[in-house]
Amino acid sequence: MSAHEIKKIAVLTSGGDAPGMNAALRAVVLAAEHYGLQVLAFRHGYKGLLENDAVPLVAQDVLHILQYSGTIIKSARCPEFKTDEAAKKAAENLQNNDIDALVVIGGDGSFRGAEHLSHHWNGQIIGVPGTIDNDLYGTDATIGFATAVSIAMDALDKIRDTAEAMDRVFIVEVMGREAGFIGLSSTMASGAERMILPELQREKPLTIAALVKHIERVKKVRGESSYVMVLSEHQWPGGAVALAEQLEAEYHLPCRPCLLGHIQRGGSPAAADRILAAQLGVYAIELALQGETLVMSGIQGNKAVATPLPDTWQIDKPLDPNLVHIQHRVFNPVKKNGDAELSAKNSVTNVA
Ligand SMILES: Nc1ncnc2c1ncn2[C@@H]1O[C@H](COP(=O)(O)OP(=O)(O)O)[C@@H](O)[C@H]1O
Ligand SMILES: O=P(O)(O)OC[C@H]1O[C@](O)(COP(=O)(O)O)[C@@H](O)[C@@H]1O
Repeated sequence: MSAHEIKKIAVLTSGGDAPGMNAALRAVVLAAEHYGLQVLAFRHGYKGLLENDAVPLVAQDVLHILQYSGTIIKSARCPEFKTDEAAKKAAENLQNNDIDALVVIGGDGSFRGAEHLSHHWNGQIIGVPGTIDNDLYGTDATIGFATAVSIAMDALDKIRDTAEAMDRVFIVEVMGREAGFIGLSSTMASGAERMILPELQREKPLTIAALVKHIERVKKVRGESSYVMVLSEHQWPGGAVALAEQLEAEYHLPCRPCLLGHIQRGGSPAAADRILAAQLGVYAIELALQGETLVMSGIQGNKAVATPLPDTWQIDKPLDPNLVHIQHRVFNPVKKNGDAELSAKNSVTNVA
């Protein structure tokens, strides 16, 4: 389809909100207006698409929203969208509203939903990656990730003050139930001594005995000092609270848990997320104008790249093995034979 054949686009934000979603929405609306397209926003993600809960948006509506997290058109998780009846209803609403292309701002679930919809609607669908988890193949970063890492880093810096003053072990639980990008990046940014991440746990689960041994060895090398651990959610039975209780009760290690939770999705989006949102939102509209469909607008090596939507969740996006190597070997106070080798290891497994 060429540029002049598209007249009206729809947009929605879906799944967990991510800092920078508003900035992405603004970019989509400004780009659409720039290219002479009308915009209809469905509120509350796929729920609004089912209920035809829609509002037209013009540039004036999105002025000065990029500095706020959340999403002015609301987001939701909508389990019923997985049915064929729901997708048919959504297709009907898109048709009745004369929509040529739909822009979905969300994570992998939202993109699966978009693909599901495509079996019942023949308009164009473009994805914009909005999730703090950064777990989508085809883009170096997702919108919201930089902010979440920065919030976790700030919290870890503050925790370090108390941990160091009182020679305590702290466990800081971060988001990312299936992907350790927030955990790895916030560990690197804060100098935490240990990270417990989904990818590492899947490969070689950490035992409490190995963890205690590491804590004791670090204290032996450094003398009385703090030990801060980053734990991705759902990676320990009972989470940070249960692990802290276990360390204190069974091993007499004074230990405190801290759960960051949804704090990681709020506040002011980092500059990196606002800029990424601008690039990806505008590129999404350009892709629609080029006639593309079922692709995600992403950035790879500073270049805008379109990736087929199914690839974004079907192809694994691994943690950077070099960052894992740096944390596990170079920065580990407990040295082992062979740690001084020059090459970064490709494996991303827990160290004892
Ligand atoms: N397999 C699927 N088929 C249809 N819709 C889906 C599918 N998976 C997710 N969705 C829709 O996308 C929404 C957002 O997905 P979710 O996984 O909650 O968040 P995210 O998009 O951030 O990963 C779901 O609530 C549901 O409406
Ligand atoms: O806000 P909810 O519904 O409790 O979901 C929490 C989950 O949402 C996230 O913040 C983002 O995940 P999604 O991108 O899949 O929505 C996860 O890190 C976290 O596990």
